[in-house]
Amino acid sequence: MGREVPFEKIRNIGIMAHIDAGKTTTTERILFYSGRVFRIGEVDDGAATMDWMVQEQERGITIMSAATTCQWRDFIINIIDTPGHVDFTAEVERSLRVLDGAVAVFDAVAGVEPQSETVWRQADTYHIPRMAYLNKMDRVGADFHRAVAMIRKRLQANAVPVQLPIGSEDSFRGIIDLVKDTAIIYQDELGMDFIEVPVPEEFVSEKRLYREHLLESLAEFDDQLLTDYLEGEKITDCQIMAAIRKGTLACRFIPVLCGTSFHNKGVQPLLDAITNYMPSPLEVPPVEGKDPETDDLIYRKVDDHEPLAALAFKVQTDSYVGKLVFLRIYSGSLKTGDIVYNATKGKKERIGRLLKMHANHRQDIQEAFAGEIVAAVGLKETATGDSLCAEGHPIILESISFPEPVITVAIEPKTKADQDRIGTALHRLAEEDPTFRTFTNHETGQTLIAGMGELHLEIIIDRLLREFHVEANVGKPQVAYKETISRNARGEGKYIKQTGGHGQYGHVLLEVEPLPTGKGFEFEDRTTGGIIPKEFMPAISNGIQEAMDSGILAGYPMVDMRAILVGGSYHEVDSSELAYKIAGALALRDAVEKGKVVLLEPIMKIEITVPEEYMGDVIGDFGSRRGRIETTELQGNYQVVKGKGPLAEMFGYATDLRSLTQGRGNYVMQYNHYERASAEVVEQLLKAKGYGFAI
Ligand SMILES: Nc1nc2c(ncn2[C@@H]2O[C@H](COP(=O)(O)OP(=O)(O)OP(=O)(O)O)[C@@H](O)[C@H]2O)c(=O)[nH]1
Repeated sequence: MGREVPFEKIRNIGIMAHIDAGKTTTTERILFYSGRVFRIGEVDDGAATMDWMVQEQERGITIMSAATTCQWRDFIINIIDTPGHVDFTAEVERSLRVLDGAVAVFDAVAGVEPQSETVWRQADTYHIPRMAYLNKMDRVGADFHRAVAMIRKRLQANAVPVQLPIGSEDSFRGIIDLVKDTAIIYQDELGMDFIEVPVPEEFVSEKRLYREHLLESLAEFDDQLLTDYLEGEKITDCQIMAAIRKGTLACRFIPVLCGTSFHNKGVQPLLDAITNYMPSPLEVPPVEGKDPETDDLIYRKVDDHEPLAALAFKVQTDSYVGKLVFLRIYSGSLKTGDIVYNATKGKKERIGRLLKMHANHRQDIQEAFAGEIVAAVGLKETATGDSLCAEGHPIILESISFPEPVITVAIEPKTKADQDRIGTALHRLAEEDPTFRTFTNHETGQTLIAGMGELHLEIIIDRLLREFHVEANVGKPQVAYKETISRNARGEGKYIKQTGGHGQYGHVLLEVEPLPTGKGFEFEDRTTGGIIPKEFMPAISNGIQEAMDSGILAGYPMVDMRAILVGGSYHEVDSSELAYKIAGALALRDAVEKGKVVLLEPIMKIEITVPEEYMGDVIGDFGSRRGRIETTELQGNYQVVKGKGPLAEMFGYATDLRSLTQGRGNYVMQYNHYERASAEVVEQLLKAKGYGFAI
């Protein structure tokens, strides 16, 4: 069996927005109109089809992205719903990595909100063609033109209306199509019944103005259209559509549409626009990767006959089928039963089943082709970000980069049965979510979990209970500090026991060197003449890493350091892996204590929206939290304050901001970078931990 859907008829799109802008409702409606579900699920009733996890339904927010496939006219649209809360930006990031185009949903009242800005910038990085959908046109205060102006200003995007609303708030009843120069008026509440009519008389002059504006904007990058426009020739719908498509694909033009998903208006034209203006897999640049052996750059064309290249972009545990790996196939094809090569791990894997995912059901398929998004069952070793390819044609696609978790909590299983289950449960959750980590504090023996924010960890704990039936006592959230060194130093480690019988002998001389932020750990052997046999190198490296994990200064993991083996000695009979492992750890401690250990703390990017009258108090309070203000901007009656501040000072900020502003202030916060903590901060922290001394 060959490909059923030609490339030109496939769209892989993401739906991105600020929390509550209406992504889920819009996706629901898309599924409804494309005939996939036969009942409209309301987010508020907890019945939304895309939000299938219990937590999502209860909270009415989307946590995990769910890939779903639907059909509109003769097009196949693969949609990935992405969450809006900043704690889940990793989900957005991974979606953007595999999608060809995105619909940015905005609330027509609020316009551009902080999270839409963050996601927009992420999409800029990936050069994702976008269109904007101004939802909630029915809400009191909805203002189409103000929202367009905000997109243009705050996102510096060439956003141009291709539609105009007919009425707004509760009189919103239809849409003017500036391309076709017609209007549609909705006739029923379900939005199934609408009529296409000439633009109503009272909107003709507004339409004329915005149609001119549209043509002028398009003429900037379409020469033929420019000539025809200047010469007063008639410009056809097809010509306009082609120009919009061209500009959108080149990321030079953002078509703006509008509607109210909740009241079922505007969604069918949105679907048409997705098929008309979003790219097909053929229209995105060939995927780039590296040959794992030579490191040479390789490109793969979107072609079923090329060797397979696919990226695993999400791992999900499913109670029925087990581990599901979501794949974007860039080139070649894939059949059930195929053996594929995981080039990232250097391992062969077998595809057990292939599934097309719909929001609430799945369909077994035998074969999948280039340009498609599918889920595979049976891949045991594959993790998020891994490349799968044809054996003999290895390629490592650029992986997805995820931020480091910044917040930890200690958890303690309540009973012996919980204790037994917790390990597997945490392992599964970490496998699904690359921004979630779990580890044991070697000093206290406590299990710690780490994530991107308080909400993120709350959800994890909730899932532990519901999906894995593990009950745990949960400690207070703590900042995930890290340790590193600030200068080179040397150290020695000896583990020698030679009292009768078979002894132990490990002796290591080490030099440690700081590495740039984010580089993690590197180990290098610079000894010559075989003074320590090569077979002991992994043991030495492991010993060093274990010591780094426990930290030196205050028990936080050490990062960004190179350990260089510069000397040592070996004993024919007594040397063992264990002895070198211990010697490695001792040498590391010795070196690091001589070098200067510094503490790194996570710094967050913060955006606070506050009514003018509370501005002074909020700024004062932010300063006392070691916050640094970068910009302030007046928007209506509100000031938008942007800045950076340490996570350590931001716990409980939601409550404090509420009381400072009588509930009217709002903020979003997101991890930005790790930074060296000042001596005062270190001193306070050590005191709090009971060390009682300063460095
Ligand atoms: N008035 C009005 N309300 C809407 C509209 N679309 C969505 N809503 C409501 O807005 C709220 C948020 O909608 P969602 O679809 O959950 O928004 P979301 O962007 O998916 O939110 P997250 O999943 O939390 O990121 C819900 O209460 C919806 O009923 C609309 O067109 N008009």
